[in-house]
Amino acid sequence: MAAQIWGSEKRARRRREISAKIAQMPELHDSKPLPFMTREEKIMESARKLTILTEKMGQIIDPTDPAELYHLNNEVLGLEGNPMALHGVMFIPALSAQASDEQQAKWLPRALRREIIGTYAQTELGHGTNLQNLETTATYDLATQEFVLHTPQITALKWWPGNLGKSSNYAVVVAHMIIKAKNYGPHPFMVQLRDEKTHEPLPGITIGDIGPKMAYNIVDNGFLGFNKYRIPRTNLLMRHTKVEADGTYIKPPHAKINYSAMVHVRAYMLTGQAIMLASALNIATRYSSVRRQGQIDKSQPEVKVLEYQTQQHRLFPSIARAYAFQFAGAETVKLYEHVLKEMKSGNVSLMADLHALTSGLKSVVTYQTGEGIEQARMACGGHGYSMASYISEIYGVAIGGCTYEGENMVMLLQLARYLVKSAALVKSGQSSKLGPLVAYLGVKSEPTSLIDRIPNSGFTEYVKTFQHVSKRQTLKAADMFFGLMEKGEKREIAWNKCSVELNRASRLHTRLFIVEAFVRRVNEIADIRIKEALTDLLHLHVNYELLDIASYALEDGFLSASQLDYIRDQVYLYLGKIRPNAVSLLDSWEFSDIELRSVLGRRDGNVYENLFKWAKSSPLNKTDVLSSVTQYLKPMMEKARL
Ligand SMILES: CCCCCCCCCCC/C=C/C(=O)SCCNC(=O)CCNC(=O)[C@H](O)C(C)(C)COP(=O)(O)OP(=O)(O)OC[C@H]1O[C@@H](n2cnc3c(N)ncnc32)[C@H](O)[C@@H]1OP(=O)(O)O
Ligand SMILES: Cc1cc2nc3c(=O)[nH]c(=O)nc-3n(C[C@H](O)[C@H](O)[C@H](O)COP(=O)(O)OP(=O)(O)OC[C@H]3O[C@@H](n4cnc5c(N)ncnc54)[C@H](O)[C@@H]3O)c2cc1C
Repeated sequence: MAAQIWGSEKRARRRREISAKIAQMPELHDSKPLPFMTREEKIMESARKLTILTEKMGQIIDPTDPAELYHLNNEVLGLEGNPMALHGVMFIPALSAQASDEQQAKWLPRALRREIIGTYAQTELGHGTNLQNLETTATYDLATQEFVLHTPQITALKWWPGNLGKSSNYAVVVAHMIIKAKNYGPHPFMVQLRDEKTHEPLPGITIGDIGPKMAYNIVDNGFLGFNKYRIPRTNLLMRHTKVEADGTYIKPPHAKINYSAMVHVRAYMLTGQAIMLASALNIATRYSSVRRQGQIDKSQPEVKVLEYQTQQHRLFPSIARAYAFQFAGAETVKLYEHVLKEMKSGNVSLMADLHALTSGLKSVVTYQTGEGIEQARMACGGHGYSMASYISEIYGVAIGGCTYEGENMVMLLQLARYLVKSAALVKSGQSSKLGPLVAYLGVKSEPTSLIDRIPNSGFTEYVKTFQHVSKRQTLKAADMFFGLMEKGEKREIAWNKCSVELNRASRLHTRLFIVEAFVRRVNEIADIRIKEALTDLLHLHVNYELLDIASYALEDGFLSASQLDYIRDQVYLYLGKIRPNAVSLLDSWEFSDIELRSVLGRRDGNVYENLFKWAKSSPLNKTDVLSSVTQYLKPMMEKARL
């Protein structure tokens, strides 16, 4: 199963080998539990480990393999981030995709050797979503052949970029490019921020940390202002766009090609989210098979809480989602790598499809991951609320994904643009022009669903039902939009008035893609036992997801009440079937105790003794009487007693 999850036997084996090596290297372990550290201590601890990793990486992993690097980071540095999180996730990808060969030769080896630390600085205090209204400018000075970066007012300060505040000395900065008073829109520039020797900010640069956040606090998200700060013309990233010495602008082959670093993260973050969901579920499910509370049969001893159907219903559908996201994520990364290769050689024809797909997936996956992790926390009762479970930290980090790389509603609306265009093709009789991801919009469906009507139909009737509801909602939302425009409403106003319905269509389309990716994967599996276990999970997935969106299929009678009863019964049936495999389905992800950082989720199940040990190690327990008591509470009580 681990081979299915991680992509191959070899990958699963390598992960095990890497975890085993890390277990033997105490210098790479947390020196004390992270929840007992201050933010400053955590940042120091992370930098300490990161430096050792830089020295010893070659002994542990193949540093050229991103999957191994990702695993190493998760184990050693953890999900709260590290001082170079953005360096690998966005800075290097931005240079790789947008810098010319000459620029790459100059900067990439230095970045890869970690001579410099970089980030991606785009969002500002006043604007994040609406890139067209960013305020930072890069004005070309023909006389010196330099760009002058400037922050015209406080809202133009770069705000949020990870590791910008304290760690990075370089950044890819997105600014509006102005040449001879003409604004060419946002473009990426390579900018040195700090002196390479002293790490002091360079003159003309104002920079710092934006303060503590809900989670992800090892990362120093930062602010950045420029005061007429000059960089050479050749620091504009020039793979696709060029500015010649005389100010001549050569436009890129696609207007949005400079957005590729964002698409990169949107594609890769899906498996990251699956891992966080599976981690929280692993903790909750292991704990649920240790925790005994109450009886189902009063004549019997207390049961493990995992025996309760409500507990299974809370956890198991999310286990199925974690697998589904991992499989859909793997497909998306493959597509991304393909499109990136094409893009580098000038073929931009697949960019719109990739953008639509990743926009929808990013939104649905992060939202459902957040839901699943929060349910996992609640499933642990009181101990879930303790940082000893570590679930609240996983939650805080995961839901950051609902916001970064494009706020979820906004990204769903991006997919909706693509769906509405596709609907227009269907309506004008041009279904043959639909791309493969939306081809179903042009296919006439049966009048009613055949779920529970055809024996041995596998998952086909489920997929057709998801297709039906997605198609119906897309065409309905598109009709509403076109109808408003026909009535004379301006395009943008009409769009806003339909946007809730449009986003519903985007979610349904994306959920269909996830179901199909899961079905595709199960169909590929040769090992009969693995196929069986995953087929059970897929049964739970399709039935649970369909129940969740049943109103769409009920309102036009595509599903009947009796079919809904069948679907509900299937959910209960598969909860029971999955119960014996539940812990294994999560143990198959092979997270080590070092990586999970959870007292509740320990592999050995020795929860109570270790919770007590953990509590005793709280800094508050260093002394029996705190100074808050001697200074304030004791005098207050004494005064009250007089
Ligand atoms: C590797 C491991 C992964 C683990 C990850 C964990 C690490 C966590 C680190 C977190 C790092 C976070 C970083 C950031 O957040 S960086 C900042 C990200 N910011 C955003 O995402 C901003 C969101 N906004 C946008 O992307 C755009 O502004 C938006 C797309 C919403 C609109 O852009 P714009 O105004 O320029 O365009 P229009 O709406 O007018 O659309 C015009 C057409 O262009 C199409 N389009 C837009 N983007 C793309 C694209 N990327 N590719 C292709 N096409 C694109 C759009 O669909 C329109 O097309 P149509 O006119 O044909 O409909
Ligand atoms: C943990 C974290 C890490 C980050 N890292 C980085 C980084 O490394 N580099 C970087 O540059 N940025 C980074 N960001 C910033 C991030 O990319 C932005 O916060 C994000 O893109 C959302 O933009 P915003 O904050 O402007 O939200 P806003 O756009 O102000 O959103 C506020 C509300 O308005 C709604 N809204 C906005 N526009 C529309 C619209 N057109 N239609 C409908 N609704 C709309 C949204 O849906 C939302 O409900 C990070 C953010 C976080 C939380």
